[in-house]
Amino acid sequence: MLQGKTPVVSQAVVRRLPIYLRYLQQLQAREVDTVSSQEMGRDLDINPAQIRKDLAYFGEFGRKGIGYHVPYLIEKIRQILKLDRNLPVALVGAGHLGIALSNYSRLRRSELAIAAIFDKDPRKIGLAVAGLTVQGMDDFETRVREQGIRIGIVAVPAPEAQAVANRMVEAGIVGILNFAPATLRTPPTVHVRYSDVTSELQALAYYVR
Ligand SMILES: NC(=O)c1ccc[n+]([C@@H]2O[C@H](COP(=O)([O-])OP(=O)(O)OC[C@H]3O[C@@H](n4cnc5c(N)ncnc54)[C@H](O)[C@@H]3O)[C@@H](O)[C@H]2O)c1
Repeated sequence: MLQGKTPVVSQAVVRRLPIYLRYLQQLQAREVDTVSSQEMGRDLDINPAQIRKDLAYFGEFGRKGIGYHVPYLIEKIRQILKLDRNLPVALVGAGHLGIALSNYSRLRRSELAIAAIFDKDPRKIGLAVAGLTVQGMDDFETRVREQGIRIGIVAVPAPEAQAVANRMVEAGIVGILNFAPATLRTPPTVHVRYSDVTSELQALAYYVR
């Protein structure tokens, strides 16, 4: 099913695939060769039927009574998520968060490594961060296109986030991870994900007695 038409898959399924992948990679590191959906479900706290259904969207990866072959399933999920190729990422905002993200070692070693860092502050432009040089925003669209970047991270203050997202869209970026506490308006072809520590903590506060 991977060849030919791309199946229409819900965002919930797409969001679970990286969770499966990380788990499978942990199993592989422990030299575990096969895993059943029951074991996966128990360890990940996800219904095994849900796991089987999620994976079945993309093909027949498991064998009845045996389960999934860990290296094979890793390869397939990486293909589905398009992690079998390098996907350079542009980061805008070389501030506290942007620099921390750029230095994040797990991200640096991945196929989704930050490949270009931008900031509008002249004091930041030219600085060396995580082996890259912070670039100004003047040629943002050209630089992004030159490097074939399709994914961007917004790490600027909230009032600046929409303007940065607009420029990302203009530059051909189709996936945005937004760390600014602001809702972004983008064309339907552009996918936006949010990371907001404050809102997550506020939601947890609800459960404090
Ligand atoms: N999601 C989270 O968990 C989380 C955690 C901390 C901060 N944040 C958010 O991330 C953002 C950055 O936080 P920070 O602490 O790194 O801020 P910061 O002030 O240290 O850095 C922001 C950087 O963005 C640059 N910038 C501002 N406008 C720009 C523009 N239009 N184009 C390019 N660069 C621009 C600034 O020059 C600065 O270097 C904020 O929106 C903050 O609320 C999110």
